Amino acid sequence: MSLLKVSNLGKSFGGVRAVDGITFDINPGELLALIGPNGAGKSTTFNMVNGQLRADTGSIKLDGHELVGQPPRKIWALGVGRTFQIAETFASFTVAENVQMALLSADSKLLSTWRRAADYKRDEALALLDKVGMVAQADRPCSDLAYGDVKRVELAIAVANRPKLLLMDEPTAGMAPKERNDLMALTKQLVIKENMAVLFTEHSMDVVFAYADRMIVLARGRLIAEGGPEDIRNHPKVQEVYFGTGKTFEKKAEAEEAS
Ligand SMILES: Nc1ncnc2c1ncn2[C@@H]1O[C@H](COP(=O)(O)OP(=O)(O)OP(=O)(O)O)[C@@H](O)[C@H]1O
Repeated sequence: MSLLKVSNLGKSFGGVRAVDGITFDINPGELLALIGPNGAGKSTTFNMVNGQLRADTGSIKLDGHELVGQPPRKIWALGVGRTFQIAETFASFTVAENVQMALLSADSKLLSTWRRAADYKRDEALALLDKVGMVAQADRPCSDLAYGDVKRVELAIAVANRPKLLLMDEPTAGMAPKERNDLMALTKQLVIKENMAVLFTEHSMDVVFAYADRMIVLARGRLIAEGGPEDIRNHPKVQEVYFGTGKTFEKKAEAEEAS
């Protein structure tokens, strides 16, 4: 059975139909990419799933629970997680402490208990860091880490709440090709091991074609195509909407960029 079922989802801003009645689903263990040219409706869709925006029409069901109309905190508690950038304030804390704070929050403990957070579930935090290959750096401040390593810690923080569905908005933005591939390979491993699902938006087509199990393509708020990498690569409507945008759908592009 699908984990997430989105049906006839719609949202307008004034006269603009930002999302125009889209329907799709996601299965556990699946990495689904949401792509489309600028202004296609990707962020709007994302923000309806996490509750930051309320849908005008349609339904979003997670494991049978209706998410439309629920506040973001409730949606998070039901199992929709998202990656956040580590805020500057937390950069001076160690890698382990940042994950411990996420565990505190997942257990609905108040941040006022932070005095005790340094001891809170340290073993669990280290186990999470082990999953993302960062346990050896557990006691370094986040501010000392390389950018790619910060992204790994952000992934551990997102997984601390044991999400059923993880939303990742442009996870590899600003990263070099090698770091991008490492992060997405790690994400894919986690998806399989934890049996969660990931919905991600991404402008980098090499990442999408290398790592998404399936993709959905939006253009002007409508879902114009859905399928595996080969279906999408050869889809005439997809080629049409991307024509002239400089995006490449060639298989060799990703190999060249990674080398
Ligand atoms: N808060 C808003 N108020 C008015 N219009 C909005 C708002 N948010 C989005 N839009 C409009 O809705 C449409 C879809 O925008 P959205 O940001 O969802 O697209 P996107 O696919 O995420 O684009 P990009 O890749 O450029 O981030 C666009 O026409 C945009 O101008």
